[in-house]
Amino acid sequence: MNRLQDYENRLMGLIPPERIKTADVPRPSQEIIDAFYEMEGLTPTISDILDSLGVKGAIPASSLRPVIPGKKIVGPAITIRYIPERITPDYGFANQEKAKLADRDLYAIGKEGDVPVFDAAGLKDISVMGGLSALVAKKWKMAGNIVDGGVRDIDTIRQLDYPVWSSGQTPITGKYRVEAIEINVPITIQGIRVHPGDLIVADDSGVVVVPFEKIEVVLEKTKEAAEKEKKITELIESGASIEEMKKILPPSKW
Ligand SMILES: O=C([O-])CC(=O)C(=O)O
Ligand SMILES: [Mg+2]
Repeated sequence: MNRLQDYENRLMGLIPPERIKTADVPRPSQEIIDAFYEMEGLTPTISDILDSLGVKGAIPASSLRPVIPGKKIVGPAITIRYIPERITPDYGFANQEKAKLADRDLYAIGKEGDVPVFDAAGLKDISVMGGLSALVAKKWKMAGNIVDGGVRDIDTIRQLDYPVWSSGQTPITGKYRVEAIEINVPITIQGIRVHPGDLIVADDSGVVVVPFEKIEVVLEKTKEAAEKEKKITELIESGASIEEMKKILPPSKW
């Protein structure tokens, strides 16, 4: 059910309301989110666990690069899908057409700690968000953005200290070049499927997408793996013998 009236005072009418599929996104508990945040080396460990569960969900940082290195985010996805505009930017500017970027309406239906995820049709040289967008996202307490597309105002995003991962950095606006077609529907980023409510974890190694129904099992396995990794690290640091290390090192590690 769509309960958009709850968000009326924040929606800017950037996208027709019927294209906002839902505002009711499933979300994991804060305890679960906090438990992930407490651990180190998150995306590599979760990537291994997704492999072991037969789930495709990892995207390397070489494809979705952090705008600010050293950031880590964990939170449920809210999604937006873009397609290319038919008109040319010249026509759009000359005729003062309505711009069809709808990032702020996506944040408007988000909750504190959500991760806005953008499917921009692989158009990495065209911006679907910039500094103003990051300012609004930060004000409304989004955790950070994942953009399979271009972003701009890189200096402002860094000054705001708002975490963003993207497939492109560009000065070229998406205004009159792309159109927001749907909000909170399943989308694709770098060939990986994302549903609203899936858990997004991102750090310097990349981005992982944990399907909503697998979040708890992935948390348990991530905790176990982190414990093992800690033991292995201690063993190596204490000068363990090759024989001892051979017993625990990968691929049998997990
Ligand atoms: O027009 C754009 O690409 C978006 C933009 O600059 C901003 O959000 O500040
Ligand atoms: Mg801007």
